[in-house]
Amino acid sequence: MAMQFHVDDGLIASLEQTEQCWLVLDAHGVVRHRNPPASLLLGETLSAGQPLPALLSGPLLRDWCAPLDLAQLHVGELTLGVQLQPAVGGLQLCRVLDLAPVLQQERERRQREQYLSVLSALSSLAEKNRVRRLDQALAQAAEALGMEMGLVLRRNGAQLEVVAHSAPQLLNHGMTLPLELAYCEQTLRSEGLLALHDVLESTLAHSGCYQQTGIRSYIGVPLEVDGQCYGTLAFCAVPPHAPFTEADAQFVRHLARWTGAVLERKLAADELSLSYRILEEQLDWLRLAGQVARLGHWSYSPRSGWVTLSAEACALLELPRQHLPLSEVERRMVVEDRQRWRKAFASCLYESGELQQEVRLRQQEDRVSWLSLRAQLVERDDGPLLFGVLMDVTEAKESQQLILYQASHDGLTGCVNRVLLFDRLTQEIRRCERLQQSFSLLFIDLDHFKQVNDHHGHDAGDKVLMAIADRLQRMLRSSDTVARVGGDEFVLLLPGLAPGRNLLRLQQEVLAQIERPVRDGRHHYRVSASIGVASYPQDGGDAGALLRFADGRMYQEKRPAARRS
Ligand SMILES: Nc1nc2c(ncn2[C@@H]2O[C@H](COP(=O)(O)OP(=O)(O)OP(=O)(O)O)[C@@H](O)[C@H]2O)c(=O)[nH]1
Repeated sequence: MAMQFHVDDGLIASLEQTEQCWLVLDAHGVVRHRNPPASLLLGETLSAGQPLPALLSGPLLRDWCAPLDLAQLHVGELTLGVQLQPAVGGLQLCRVLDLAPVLQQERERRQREQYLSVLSALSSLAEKNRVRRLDQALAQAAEALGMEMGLVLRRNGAQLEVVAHSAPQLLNHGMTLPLELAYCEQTLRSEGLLALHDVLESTLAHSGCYQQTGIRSYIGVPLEVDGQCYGTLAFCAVPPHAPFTEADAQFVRHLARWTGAVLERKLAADELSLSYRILEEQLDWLRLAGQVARLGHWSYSPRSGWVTLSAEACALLELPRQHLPLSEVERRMVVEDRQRWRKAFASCLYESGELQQEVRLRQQEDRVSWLSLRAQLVERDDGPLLFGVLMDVTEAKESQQLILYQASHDGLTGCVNRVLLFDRLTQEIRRCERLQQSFSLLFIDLDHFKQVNDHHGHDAGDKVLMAIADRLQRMLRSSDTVARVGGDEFVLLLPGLAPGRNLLRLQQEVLAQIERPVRDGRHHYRVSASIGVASYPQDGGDAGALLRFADGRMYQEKRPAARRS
């Protein structure tokens, strides 16, 4: 049961001494007396003779004043807590407390709580889309601050770029704003924070920003990204705001540090993805260049003995797998090239570290393609690796071979020409010199060939030349050489054939083949020939001497033949 006081002069005198605020009310709630602290607090309000207004019990008060049994009372500008003490004798004692500082503290405590919950919620926002994450953070932070909009602006020359915002109905990412449309400049020049709870009460009342946007409350901080001035993090609202507190300022500063870190990661991620894109693009170009140039790359690990091929290399080699033992690739090489390849490969691995080879590869449908392989031995963490490129050079090789063929063969008959004959003769002389062997050559000159041309035309002469060349090539061994060394002159190089019966027999066979009529439709043409023979080593020690000797013999042969005609 509450204690009841007897209000008498003694009690009132003791109220005069206390530092608490006390009122004495009559039975109708009219103020009869105020002690000095109460008079100081209440001033003109609730003076003697005035009734106590109806008491309130607001939600805030209910929450935390209930244990004190306080009722809330608004009088003028004052927010009071009132506690009535029952008293005897028709008078009541009423204790009065100034609630303003307590309520303010409570509001600030709740605000700090809200800020903390916003900051901790930010750390759990999704990592994936950093800009959306910033937008969400700005929306939550604006709400906690009691502002309408949050913005991250990047200073870009004379413009501001909207990097993140909480106002999708007004702004877009990446859009630019003129510098004077925000307090960015002033924020960057401020000492870490610009807080304008009411622009009209500040020196910026005539600023372009207020004139154009009507924004009256603003709080913003400079943003640093990678140690560089980036722009601002700002919150604004059209109506004025209550004066910003230290807690508001701290919250915005915390948010700016967090935003700076997010932007740093975003920039790093953007740079990384840009590098990846450039790399991917370059790889695409490289792949395309490889396809256009028919160029592939490959590597060989001496440790495993396996080869790894690029897709293009795989296609060039017509192999189904990109990773396979070297022996499988070698098996596809033309047998004659394999030995040379293996030698060069070993020399690269164990001596020079470099490889450059052209090899023929047996492809599907019995095609043969030429590949040029170049490689270099590189040292890697896991041991040496042979890295190389390979290129299809079939076309180049074929045209090179055609040029070589044309330079060494006669265009009409396909016989070896004088240049290649000299070469082969020289090689044969060297070989016989080394092995103490001999060989022979026949110098053939057609008799009266001019007459074929004169009587039957040049085409008929050509046919005769081709037919004779063909017969000579057919009747000889593959190791022999049929050369055309002049208009109607042929030389047969016959390795291993020494003077003697065999040579004589062959000479007669040659003559018989030449003298066989050459048929051309209804026509047929007959020619004979004079043949001079020379043998190595007895008739000459070099190609020129042997040819001169055989030519001389042929000439001796021809004179009686010419006389005969
Ligand atoms: N149809 C044709 N004739 C050629 C070709 N090259 C050279 N001739 C001709 O071959 C003839 C060679 O003439 P000559 O060197 O006088 O020889 P020949 O008429 O056989 O006389 P002898 O050798 O003395 O028996 C010339 O008429 C050339 O024009 C050729 O590629 N085609």
